[in-house]
Amino acid sequence: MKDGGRLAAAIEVLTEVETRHRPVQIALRDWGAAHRFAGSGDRTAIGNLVFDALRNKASLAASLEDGTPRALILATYALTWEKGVPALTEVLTQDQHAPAGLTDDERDRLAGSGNGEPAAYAQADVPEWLWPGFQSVFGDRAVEEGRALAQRAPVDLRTNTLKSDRDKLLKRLAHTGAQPTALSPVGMRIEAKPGSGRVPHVQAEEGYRKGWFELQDEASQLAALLAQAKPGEQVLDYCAGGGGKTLALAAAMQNKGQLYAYDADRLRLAPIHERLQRAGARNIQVRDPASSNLEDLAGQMDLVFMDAPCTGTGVWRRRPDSKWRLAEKALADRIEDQRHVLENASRYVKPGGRLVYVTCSVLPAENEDQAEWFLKNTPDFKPVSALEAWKAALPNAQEPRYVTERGDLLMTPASTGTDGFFVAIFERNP
Ligand SMILES: C[S@@+](CC[C@H](N)C(=O)[O-])C[C@H]1O[C@@H](n2cnc3c(N)ncnc32)[C@H](O)[C@@H]1O
Repeated sequence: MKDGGRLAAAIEVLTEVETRHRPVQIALRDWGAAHRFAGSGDRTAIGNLVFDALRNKASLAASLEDGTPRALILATYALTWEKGVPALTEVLTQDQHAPAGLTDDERDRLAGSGNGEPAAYAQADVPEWLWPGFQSVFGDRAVEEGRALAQRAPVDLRTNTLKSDRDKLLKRLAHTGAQPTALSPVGMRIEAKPGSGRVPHVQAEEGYRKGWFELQDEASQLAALLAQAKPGEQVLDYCAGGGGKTLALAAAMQNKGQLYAYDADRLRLAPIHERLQRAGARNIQVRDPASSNLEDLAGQMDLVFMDAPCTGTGVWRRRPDSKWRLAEKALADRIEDQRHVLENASRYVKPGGRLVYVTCSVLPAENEDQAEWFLKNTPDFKPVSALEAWKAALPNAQEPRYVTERGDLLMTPASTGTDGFFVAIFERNP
């Protein structure tokens, strides 16, 4: 396919997403199934156009004064991908599968004539109703932080230290362009490619099949690191999901001690068994919510790790459609869930043990406000500084920019070069 055909396809897919509210991945998959002639390069280019249009939807719509799928996709090509308006004009006129050529009005708007400056939330590509939360956390940097969440994310890998070491892996993965991560001592990063570029499919690597590394963003690696799980401890991963953090905790424990993996949703827990096998993690007991309860663990854990259900505002780079789908009701529901899970999970912490609360959100209502609520309602817990844990675990790293008075910390794409993740640590009084 030429670029003209790819642009037409991207407009078609984005129209499906916008008008029929279909998830992007499903709309892209269905388009691929109905157009078997399209090669993998075409599918990547079409997907990149749609995802980039969604990442920058508000800023493009505001500066073009047009938020239609056609306007968003054409602007993504000409402006975000920096192909320029003359190249776009040519692509639209030279290919019979291309969308209709630009009108004079469209050309003027793409060239930026006469457009006023968009409101700050639109410049930042943040939904308007979430803007006060952004401003309260980020102050003057709110636009910068929103813009960083609208960029493509790199692919991050975590060395599985139970089976390999980072230097060895970096040599093996040299052809992928993997570099050591700036903060995580076990991380490797493959930067996102611009335009229609595609990052290598790392799951096809021998090292992935053999469990030498996992796909895991750097902030998740750091959240697990800050929990300071030690060999020999009793640890409960209370919201284990597919086991991403569980595996990182198992590696930190060097397979010694006992790690319990629990999740209220057994379907989410399902992939964990195969992953544990591949990673060679042997100190993990998976507690299926359908067949077991956790009563025997009450008051017994050195560490309870709680990767809370949240709105995912910190991972908008990876799921840009979720940014515009998020509704006030969903945020209110997640806040309820988090309180419920905090109350439940804290019961398993032994006197003197730690509870680590993590979200992949940047919103204060899910982060510091929840930490505050928990401490107010659970007097036998006191705050422990996550910043001090950061300094101990990463002695040579720059300190994170967003730290509360208690020492809770927030990572973000603009400040730490990672996804947005919040970490608060509490200790149960002895
Ligand atoms: C952010 S995800 C966890 C991701 C996982 N830790 C990882 O690293 O792959 C949050 C998880 O919390 C689980 N969850 C939601 N409500 C829960 C509850 N009441 N008790 C336990 N788990 C819950 C969800 O099923 C979901 O898997």
